[in-house]
Amino acid sequence: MTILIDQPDFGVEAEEKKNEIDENELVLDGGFVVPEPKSSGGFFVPDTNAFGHTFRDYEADSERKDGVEEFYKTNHINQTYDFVKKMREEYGKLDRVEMSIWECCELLNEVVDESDPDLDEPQIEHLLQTAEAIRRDYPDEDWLHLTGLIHDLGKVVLLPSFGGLPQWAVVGDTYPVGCAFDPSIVHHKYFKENPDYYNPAYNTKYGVYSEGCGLDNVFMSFGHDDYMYLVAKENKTTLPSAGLFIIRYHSFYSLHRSEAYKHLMNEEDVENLKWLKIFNKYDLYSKSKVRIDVEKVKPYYLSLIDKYFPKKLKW
Ligand SMILES: O[C@H]1[C@H](O)[C@@H](O)[C@H](O)[C@@H](O)[C@H]1O
Ligand SMILES: [Fe+2]
Ligand SMILES: [Fe+2]
Repeated sequence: MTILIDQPDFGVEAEEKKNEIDENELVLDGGFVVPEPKSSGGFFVPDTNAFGHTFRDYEADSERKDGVEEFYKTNHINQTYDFVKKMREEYGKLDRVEMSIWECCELLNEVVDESDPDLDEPQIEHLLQTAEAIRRDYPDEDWLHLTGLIHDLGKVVLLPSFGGLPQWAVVGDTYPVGCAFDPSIVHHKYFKENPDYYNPAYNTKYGVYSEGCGLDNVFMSFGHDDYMYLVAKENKTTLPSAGLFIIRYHSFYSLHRSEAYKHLMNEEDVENLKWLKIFNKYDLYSKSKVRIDVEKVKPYYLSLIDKYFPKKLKW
């Protein structure tokens, strides 16, 4: 079934050209209606990031360019199928620490992400900026506010008490391993130094997967997304499946922005992708130097954590 609804235009180019999102028609297949944002005036999409460049411009000469490129080089060389399997087993044990979601948010005060050309603030700022921007436009979707707050908590594995993983194993865009690396992936050329690139079992369109197998069955490059997904699932969150989907695939830009790897999706993935595209706008364009008053918003987020998570989680 095809439904016509009023929606902001989520097309990337449109987003980058406009300051304000217009109400445009968006065709959604599958009979699932995504609610309209409720705030008046729509979400404000800035033209430029805090460094004066367009968002996700990996070629722009900024103070972060070289570091970010070096980051992706190491990431692309080392994220192999075998590495991902090993890390999932190891980190899937969740035998490191017991703590609440909020305790983890506070730990992210110590974490800065070296892969990000748009942000050099401590991660807790980014979590609150994302969550609060969603809350303004989708006041009734409390699960989406909480998803905003926790989507990057997996970056905690950078800290020494979690094994102090290197940045290349934690942050940056993610992509499937076990099948060909799509050319739309940022700094794709560095995959030529990844051993899987030459392995015929892993370098075809489907690789070890099959048509419509479902993203759940696909190994993603290891990082904060997959780790936080495992934490949320194994600790039996009651977040809807779209929330878990957003957590696991929010860095999968080659899918949600470049439309690659769609042949691996099943029907549920197609539905959940609509929410991920909404989420991405807030994740990306809320990055700024504007500070949120943590103490002021804390009681609200504590109540959501209480609703969707146990008091203590295994990490
Ligand atoms: O640099 C960023 C950052 O690491 C984000 O947390 C991740 O979700 C993005 O995909 C990535 O490009
Ligand atoms: Fe992220
Ligand atoms: Fe994020």
